[in-house]
Amino acid sequence: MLEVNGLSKTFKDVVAVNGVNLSLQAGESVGLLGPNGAGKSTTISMMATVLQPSAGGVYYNGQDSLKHTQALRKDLGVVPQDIALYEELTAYENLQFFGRLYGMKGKALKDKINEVLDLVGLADRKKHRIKTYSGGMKRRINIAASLLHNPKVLIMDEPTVGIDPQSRSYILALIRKLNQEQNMTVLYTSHYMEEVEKLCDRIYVMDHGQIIAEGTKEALTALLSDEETVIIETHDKKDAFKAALVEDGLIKQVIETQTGYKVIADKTDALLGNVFELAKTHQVAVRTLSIQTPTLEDVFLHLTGRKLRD
Ligand SMILES: Nc1ncnc2c1ncn2[C@@H]1O[C@H](COP(=O)(O)OP(=O)(O)OP(=O)(O)O)[C@@H](O)[C@H]1O
Repeated sequence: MLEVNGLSKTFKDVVAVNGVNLSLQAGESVGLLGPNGAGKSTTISMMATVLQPSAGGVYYNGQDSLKHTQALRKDLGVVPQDIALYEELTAYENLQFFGRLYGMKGKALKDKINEVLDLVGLADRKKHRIKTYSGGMKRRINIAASLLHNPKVLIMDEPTVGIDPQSRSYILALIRKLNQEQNMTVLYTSHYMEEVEKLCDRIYVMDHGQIIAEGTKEALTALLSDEETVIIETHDKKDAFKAALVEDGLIKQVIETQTGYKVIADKTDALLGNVFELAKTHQVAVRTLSIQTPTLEDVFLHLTGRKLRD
């Protein structure tokens, strides 16, 4: 349905996006997961045809969207990271403004505004000025604006960053509803792996401008099937203990957590024995030791050697 091939963007000496291939099938909910600066926003700006790529193409239903922007733009809703609303206008007036930009008017526009306000759960606040809204409510109005023209594809750039938990869960439920009940195709970018895990059928993992892995959550975590994640909880974290874990032949990665350490290692019966032995040598009292099912966070760590939220 929507496909990008070899998409690249260079800003002076910064290579923001480097040869990205990505596709969305109709009705899919796809995640684009990557840390800050990975190139997610730049990729979706090019997909939305608002930023000209340095190289590569964007194709919508087989048509070159860089040459023929109209077909894609008509069917595409974009929720940008930055909130673009008029603070002095009410929510209703803001939506009226955006609807008119899409060429909508009269009763059709009025009905659609009321429908999208209902969808985002802010119908009762429609006459209030945007400046009285919380950050999360503004984000919901932004989403409402992106839905006015009945898009078939919705691209969202980190829509839950920096907002209150109530708005966050509202937005996540709304996206699920749009995808599952209205069969809207969704591309959801985030650096929150829990959201992407829950919402998306398929996930692209992005780092340093490139797609470094792609698949269902199950396929991605299966990359770690030969490995095990061990959570060590302790009150006395010691650098020497951490260094000894890193040196252990079975252990691949050691990450310090708030409550101790997270260790990714080869799957073997000897592992827990080694960890206990090292803890004893370095006089670290281990409160609990548990083996965790791998998460997308672990996949990212495995692929890049870094945490998703460094
Ligand atoms: N207009 C620009 N001019 C110069 N550099 C840019 C521009 N836009 C983005 N970049 C750089 O390109 C890289 C990718 O940025 P981008 O915003 O696409 O990443 P992101 O994954 O969306 O991260 P974030 O979640 O922080 O928005 C970064 O190094 C960024 O500084």
